[in-house]
Amino acid sequence: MAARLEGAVVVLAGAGTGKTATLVAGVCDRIERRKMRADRILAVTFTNKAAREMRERIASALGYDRTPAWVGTFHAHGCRQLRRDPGIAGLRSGFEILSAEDAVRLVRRILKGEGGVSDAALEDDGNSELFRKRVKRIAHYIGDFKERLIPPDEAWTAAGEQVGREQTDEAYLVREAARIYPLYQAALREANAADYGDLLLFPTRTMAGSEEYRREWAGRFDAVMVDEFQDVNLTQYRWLRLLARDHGEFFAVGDDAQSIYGWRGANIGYIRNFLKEFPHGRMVALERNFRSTGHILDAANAIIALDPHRLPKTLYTEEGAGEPIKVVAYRDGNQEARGIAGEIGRRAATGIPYHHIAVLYRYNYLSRVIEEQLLHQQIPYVLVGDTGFWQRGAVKDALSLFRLSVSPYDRQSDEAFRRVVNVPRRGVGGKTLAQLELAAREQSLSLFAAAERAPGFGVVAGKLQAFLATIHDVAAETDLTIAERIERLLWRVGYFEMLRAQGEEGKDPLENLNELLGIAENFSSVENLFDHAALGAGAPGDGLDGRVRLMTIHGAKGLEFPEIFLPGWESTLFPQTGDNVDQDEERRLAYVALTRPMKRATISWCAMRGNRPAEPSRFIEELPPACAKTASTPQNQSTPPRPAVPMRR
Ligand SMILES: Nc1ncnc2c1ncn2[C@@H]1O[C@H](COP(=O)(O)OP(=O)(O)OP(=O)(O)O)[C@@H](O)[C@H]1O
Repeated sequence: MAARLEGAVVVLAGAGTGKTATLVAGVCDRIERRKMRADRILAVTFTNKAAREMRERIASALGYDRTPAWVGTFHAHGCRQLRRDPGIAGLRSGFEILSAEDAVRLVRRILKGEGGVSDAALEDDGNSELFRKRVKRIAHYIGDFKERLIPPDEAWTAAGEQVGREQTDEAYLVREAARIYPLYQAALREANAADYGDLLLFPTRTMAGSEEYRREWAGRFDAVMVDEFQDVNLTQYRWLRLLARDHGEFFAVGDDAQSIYGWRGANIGYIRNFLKEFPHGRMVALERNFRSTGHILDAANAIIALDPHRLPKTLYTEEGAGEPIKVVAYRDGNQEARGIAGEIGRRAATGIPYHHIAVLYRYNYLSRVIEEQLLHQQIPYVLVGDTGFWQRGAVKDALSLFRLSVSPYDRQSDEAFRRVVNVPRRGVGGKTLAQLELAAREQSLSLFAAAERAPGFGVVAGKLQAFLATIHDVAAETDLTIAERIERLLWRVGYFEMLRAQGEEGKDPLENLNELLGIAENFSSVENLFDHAALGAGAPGDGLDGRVRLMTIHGAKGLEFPEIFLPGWESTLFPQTGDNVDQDEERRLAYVALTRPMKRATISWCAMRGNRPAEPSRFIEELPPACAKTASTPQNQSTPPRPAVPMRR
């Protein structure tokens, strides 16, 4: 059995072959048979959900006392390492972790705030939407440097190697990112904050640069185990190898055919070249799929077979053939959405629970029309992986208030101050804030402290001082639990009142705040709560029953549903076209999509999307005729379909 293999091992686990079970069995085998100590096993996953599932499964097999403490995401492990040695990143203990959104905000502030920085060029004559997009790209490229282990002072050279003298917009943004990166990093240090990239960048660079430091960490573990190996980027790969170098006990599960994160740094080469890098290593394939029926699996196999670089394996199932995949042509996106919602309604009427049904799309924006139709037909749904719970506005506001009350005089709290000082509105606009920023900078104070010392800004002063006093008052109530303190802050600053006044619109945020207070009740350490929030762990709602799931194909990776709808398989959308698009990765994405359904899959495409005509996706044409059936467009819709949009197959 694969789980019992020793040394350097990659288990090439096809879709639905039980990757998690294999990894869990690997951990259990090392503890039970090979007598390794649980706390000396490092197991790494990409998502909190996978880590949670793994912990639970190990615990139910071996008991909680024999469940490794080091089961978690790359981010969580990196965070733990950095919390122990914050100095390696130039940070102090208690540092904050910036979310991706916060990182973008910081980039924007640097660009806007630095006189002489080319924000005018970036802004392109005041086109703020374009500016917003470019700021995001710059933040992305800074993250990209970090994923390639490139520190600020080497970024300029790296950018040169990457884009040379190219004059494209993207090349310009890469160079901007290289130029901003040192300023960005200095700002992070000043705010005693790390972004996600830092969590692994600094530990990895430090281990690479100091044998003593590396030994100290590598010496803690007897085995390094990793999930979704096809998705690791350079930094993650180096980090893993530095930790496993001494004992060579490296156990990875992955599937190169499901590598869909190349665009954010994943390097499929590590799994594909594994046997070159580890000449004494072993690679074994798992090919029995336990998830899908035969037709669905044959279709998925046929699509991926056209990837010439894939590692060889062919999935099979011992289930029956099941229903062929249904391919439906629609006139346009609205009709498609109506068709899907109608069909979901019909299936629900036959007793299929809503949460057994998922709609997976290539791009987020495709969800909008489908949502409208689901709402219209009163079908309950949930957008999965949309704005994560911890990124919702009200949740971030509440945590910012809390952060302020915990450490008002620390510059680390400045971002929190900026976020909530004028929510609800108390007249502190951009001008006042700019004055405070200046005063804070000049006197090396936190914004909170600068505001306390401010001579006053007319009417604003009274309200602002009242706000500051409230923060102090609540902080002084030392007998409150964390949840009580957050709740008290929300009441006292008028936040709840503001939401109530918003009526219908305030309902969702109120619900989110209630959930937050529930979660906060489980925490007694402030730092743990902030880490939990920053690492996006344990958001509520994962287990919601009774709702159709809507998500991107990327978001569906690792998941399975009995019934799946795959809209938007059109020549203009999927595969995505363009010079920089990795067509093999698009193919793998189609493979991921086709390996999610257990029983029934419905693919659809539209002859018009927006105002652009389209044809069926190449992937539809590649489906073997035996496992896909073209269905006529359902007729029972409010707008009748135009006659015969010909299918090309
Ligand atoms: N040995 C087994 N016997 C029966 N069912 C299994 C076995 N292993 C896994 N399964 C079931 O098969 C399905 C797929 O397993 P799992 O989700 O772990 O696959 P996976 O390899 O992670 O797939 P993917 O890579 O596509 O996400 C699940 O429903 C799981 O419960």
